[in-house]
Amino acid sequence: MSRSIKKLTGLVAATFTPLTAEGEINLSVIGPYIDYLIENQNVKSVFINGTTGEGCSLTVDERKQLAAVWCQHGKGKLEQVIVHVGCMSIKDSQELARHAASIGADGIAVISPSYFIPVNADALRLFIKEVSTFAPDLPMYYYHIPSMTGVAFDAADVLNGIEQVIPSFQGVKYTGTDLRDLGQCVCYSQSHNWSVLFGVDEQLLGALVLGVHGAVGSTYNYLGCIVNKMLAAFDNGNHMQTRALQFEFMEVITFAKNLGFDVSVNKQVMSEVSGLAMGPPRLPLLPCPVSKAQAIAQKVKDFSQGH
Ligand SMILES: CC(=O)N[C@H](C=O)[C@@H](O)[C@H](O)[C@H](O)CO
Ligand SMILES: CC(=O)C(=O)O
Repeated sequence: MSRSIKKLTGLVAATFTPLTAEGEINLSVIGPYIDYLIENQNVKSVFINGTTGEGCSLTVDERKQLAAVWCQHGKGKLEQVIVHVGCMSIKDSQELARHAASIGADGIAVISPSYFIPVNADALRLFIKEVSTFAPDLPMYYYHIPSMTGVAFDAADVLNGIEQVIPSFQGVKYTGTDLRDLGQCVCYSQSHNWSVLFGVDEQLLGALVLGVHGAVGSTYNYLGCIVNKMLAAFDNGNHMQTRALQFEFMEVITFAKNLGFDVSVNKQVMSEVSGLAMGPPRLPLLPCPVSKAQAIAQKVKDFSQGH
């Protein structure tokens, strides 16, 4: 890689994709969205067009427009804009990777294709490599989310030796609950100065103990401020306070899960908490009843304001 690498650490918001009532991407919300994250949540990096951003439900052209606007408005404000470029077709991912490089993104990430699932880690490594060559100067992150992709092998197997085939490889976003595999990813990454970012927000403390460098998640859009306090307590060695905050965090997510928490509900919660108009989700996700989102939003606000 030709330039020095800014290590990805801390909280990263996996952003929602604002849509109009008619279901078109609503680029006008992105400027205020960035200000909200920085000013209200103390969150300075974003991961766009991922799961939370309904990236796989967007067209390649929409994804490019969104990425361009996030980079443009984020310039000088956000620390890092990571663009998720995972698609079913490697050609689309390559095009998005090349585009991300052309607009000044700080990094790219890919999930495994989920229709034709790679049979083993070698196949997935090859796929990631062939995407990375279209943006050889951009840090590349593997986004491990087996619950969505159906990938049956360990993320640590994907990492093993990947530096030999992908010089720009820079880490993994780990959305899974296998702490053995996660720990092996952290251990392997240490010697390469890569970042491991955890993606199961309600279990963050377990991952922090294993030494992850940060977290990418949907709830940091509206709970970033309080989770930043939790990170500070952890860094100060205050285990009692860290655990107390994690327990409260878990309680909010459990409440949400009992009401049927998914990306659609989550998106509406973001609108309720932030006052930003995220709009509806895109089919096949169904819009969420406002009353349900309001009940969750109230829990979120109580948690944030109680500290
Ligand atoms: C499956 C999924 O979308 N996971 C997200 C990140 O990867 C998380 O941020 C969750 O939305 C969050 O942990 C709430 O369950
Ligand atoms: C949570 C996350 O990282 C995503 O939405 O892709």
